[in-house]
Amino acid sequence: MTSKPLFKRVLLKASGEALMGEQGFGIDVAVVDRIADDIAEVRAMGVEVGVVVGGGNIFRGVAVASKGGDRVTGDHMGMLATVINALALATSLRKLGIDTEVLSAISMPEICQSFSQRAALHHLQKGRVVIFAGGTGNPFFTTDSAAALRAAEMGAEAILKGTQVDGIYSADPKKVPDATRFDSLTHDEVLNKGLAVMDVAAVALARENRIPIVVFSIHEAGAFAKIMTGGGRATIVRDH
Ligand SMILES: Nc1ncnc2c1ncn2[C@@H]1O[C@H](COP(=O)(O)OP(=O)(O)OP(=O)(O)O)[C@@H](O)[C@H]1O
Ligand SMILES: O=c1ccn([C@@H]2O[C@H](COP(=O)(O)O)[C@@H](O)[C@H]2O)c(=O)[nH]1
Repeated sequence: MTSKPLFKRVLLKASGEALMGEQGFGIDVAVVDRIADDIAEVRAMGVEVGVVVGGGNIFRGVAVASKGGDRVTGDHMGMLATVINALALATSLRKLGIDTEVLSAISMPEICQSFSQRAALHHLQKGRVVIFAGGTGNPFFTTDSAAALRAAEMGAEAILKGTQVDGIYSADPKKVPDATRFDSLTHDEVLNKGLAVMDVAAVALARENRIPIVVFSIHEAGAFAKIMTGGGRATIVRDH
């Protein structure tokens, strides 16, 4: 028997970087299929699921800027990378028979629908998984900010950030091996301690809209469903 989920509607921020698997670049279909399985498991609990996918496996605008190129063009390229990832994830979900719609912040009607809050709510209410592509549609932002923005627009009860690490640490655990892990934090603590697992704009927007953030490892199969029923290894960020 499936336990009752904690939330009725959530926003999953899926790491773009995770999609490349061991390849070092691009998309490993086996990884995308596995993440789709995890989303399908949560959808089967009756939870409405929106997804924002990152683009770090393909392109980040800062890579252009760091070589003296134009940051805005780089960010446009990064946002297009998130569309590629969204299409890959939609394909994996549809293979499982999950009704899925991709809504892009950048209009490309030959490829997918354009984002509007109305369209997003309509698809969620129909039981479809909605993948929000193209980030916020604006340069100088990240898909973390897009996740917080879309979560607020769709009235999500939580943002689940599925990333490379299993929670928030006192410092980046990839650089500081003896960093200590938090079970829970407030949004203010994340900002005041400068814990860089998510960008400042995203955490501030989640704080303003009183949306909890759960940080967990997207590499652990089944973790998304475990968190939805109050288990799993994660750090929860909430306003009390
Ligand atoms: N205090 C911290 N606690 C945990 N992770 C941290 C911390 N500071 C920095 N990080 C790093 O932040 C990373 C997550 O950042 P980021 O959102 O850029 O990656 P991502 O989830 O792979 O997203 P994408 O590839 O979609 O951009 C973690 O993999 C971790 O190495
Ligand atoms: O709203 C947004 C979202 C993203 N970008 C650009 O895309 C890349 C990839 O996103 P990640 O969050 O880093 O995975 C990002 O680095 C930006 O260059 C954007 O401009 N606006």
